[in-house]
Amino acid sequence: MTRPTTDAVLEIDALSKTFGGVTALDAFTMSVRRGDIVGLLGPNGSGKTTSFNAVTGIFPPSGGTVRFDGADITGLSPQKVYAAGIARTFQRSRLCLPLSIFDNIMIGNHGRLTKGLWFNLMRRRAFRREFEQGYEDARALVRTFSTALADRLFEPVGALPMIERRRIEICRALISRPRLLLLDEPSAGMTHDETTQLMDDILDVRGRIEGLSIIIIEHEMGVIERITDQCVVLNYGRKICEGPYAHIAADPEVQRAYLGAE
Ligand SMILES: Nc1ncnc2c1ncn2[C@@H]1O[C@H](COP(=O)(O)OP(=O)(O)OP(=O)(O)O)[C@@H](O)[C@H]1O
Repeated sequence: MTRPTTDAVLEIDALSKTFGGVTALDAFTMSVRRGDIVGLLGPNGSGKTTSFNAVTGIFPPSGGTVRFDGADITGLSPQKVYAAGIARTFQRSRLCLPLSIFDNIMIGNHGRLTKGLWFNLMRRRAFRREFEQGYEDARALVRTFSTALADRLFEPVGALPMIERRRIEICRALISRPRLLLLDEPSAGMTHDETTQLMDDILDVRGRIEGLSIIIIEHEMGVIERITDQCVVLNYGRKICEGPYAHIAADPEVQRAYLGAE
């Protein structure tokens, strides 16, 4: 598959966010090309999650603009940003553990379900078709990660190990067919081997979904070396470096800020 990589899907320009006296994000500018995986790096508290929250409408930004596929989405509600084609995961799991894998994934699909309660009660055949379509979509997505997991769609998520839960969270974000996927530190709480597997999964997902762009937050640098096309490094809310991984890893300011080197 050839990936178009010339046009920007996301353009963040001079984005700022303050919380009282704290400047969490300071005139942050970056862009993401269609089909790219971009690593968003930085030490704890450098503004990575705040940038996701400002883009996805969880906190309105204090200044700056966000353009997605050419349209200004600055300050839109999370629902509108999601409907525009940006889906995300959270650093802390937001799965409903007693619910099944299928139910958790379908929570992410509500934007594509057009029918309400009355329709579902009266038009049972159409409802059944919609359900079956949802089931097939969820199963196909889970199969991208694991065939065995795809056979367990009606088991509760609470019984799964951490890596499978992360996979389900990514499936829940992908079921809405976003064009941009924001992953907030998906490696959190996982072992080295699980993290390596999950990075393989993310590469695989990008390979299978044409045109999908991904931003992945990570604070351990080496984790995303092999999967990113570009990296952006934040420190104290400001961008201090960007470029391919080899470039940012060799940058003295990144080493100082990030790795604590003298
Ligand atoms: N809701 C909030 N209210 C007040 N301050 C906040 C809020 N959210 C973030 N901050 C502050 O903004 C700064 C950036 O935080 P943010 O969570 O974006 O950093 P991060 O790079 O994602 O860190 P981590 O790697 O630890 O998740 C920090 O100083 C943090 O305390």
